[in-house]
Amino acid sequence: MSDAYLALEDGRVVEARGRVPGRTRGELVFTTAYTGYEESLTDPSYEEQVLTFSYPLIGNYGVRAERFESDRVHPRAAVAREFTEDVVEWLADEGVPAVDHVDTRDLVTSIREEGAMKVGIAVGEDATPEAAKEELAKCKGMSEHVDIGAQVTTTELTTYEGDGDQTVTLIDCGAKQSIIDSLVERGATVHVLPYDATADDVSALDSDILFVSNGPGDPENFTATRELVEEFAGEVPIAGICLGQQIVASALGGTTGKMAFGHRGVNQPVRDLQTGKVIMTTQNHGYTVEDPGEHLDVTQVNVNDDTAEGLASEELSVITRQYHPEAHPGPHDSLGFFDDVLSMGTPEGNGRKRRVVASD
Ligand SMILES: NC(=O)CC[C@H](N)C(=O)O
Repeated sequence: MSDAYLALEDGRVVEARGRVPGRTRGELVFTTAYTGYEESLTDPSYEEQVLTFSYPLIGNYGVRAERFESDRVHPRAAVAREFTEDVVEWLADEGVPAVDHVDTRDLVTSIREEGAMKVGIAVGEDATPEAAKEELAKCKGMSEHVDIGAQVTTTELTTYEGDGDQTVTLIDCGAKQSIIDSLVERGATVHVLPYDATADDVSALDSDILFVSNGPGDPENFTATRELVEEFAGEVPIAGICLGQQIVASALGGTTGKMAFGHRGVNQPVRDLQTGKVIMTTQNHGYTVEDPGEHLDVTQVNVNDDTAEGLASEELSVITRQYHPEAHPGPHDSLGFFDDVLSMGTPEGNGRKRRVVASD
């Protein structure tokens, strides 16, 4: 008799060892990252998902709050071949169900072949396959979580002071802390606004850059954030990361769509189309920009599947990335993105020049 069951959308029920009890459901996804479990588990983009680690041992260097990307664990449950006691204690404190002793190679192969799928989970002494199936029956698809932004955003303006002159308004759709840190380290003062901030809220701050963060769910559900991009494009330089790239593209006439199983890991190769250089990147996304629209150019692509990894418009002063240039965890190849973003807002940068011209 097992004490943990995973009921998959394809009809299978997988037995596991229960580590943290509870019942839950979500979209079953996997990450191939072999490091960075603290960053992944606290990344708000995993909201409403169940995270499977393909790397077999999770927790081998402990749990340290300084590596957290937000103030709580976001996946609804965690699945591994083996979790250490440190991780189990942390997930238990957070009330997040966890299971291990799962054949994660088999689970990951199913997700690769059939795509990200719904899962219901029951863990604990009274767990049964039927209880897991009941959870599965209640599971919504990612795109049905229409107000997922409200679950992860800040509710009020928060300012992080940098020691330079530049200011950035970051729209928080579920921002990772290291995005804010990367900007502040470069001297920028970062004003963080809720995902449903109004154009007046943004105008009142009069920042040099408008930045749309990463976040969970379907970009098409972020209507208020999309409207901000529509409103300010051409007036203020705009940057975006991950969900931010998708929202910016959608606002400027592009289209987005769902991938079969997405990109989640720390070694996704990305080619810059201008330099031909390939860098390694950290990623976590299930949607992608399918058509950038007439205003944006694709500047970088994924080497594995040619999906859009970077977009830009010189005319509108826009640059975005699908991957995570803040590199937590992961290779630091792409940190220069933040210098490029901030240079758009300098007196020499296109954006600032246009703003001066516009207000003359
Ligand atoms: N990390 C992110 O911002 C994820 C973006 C979006 N929720 C996706 O899954 O594609």
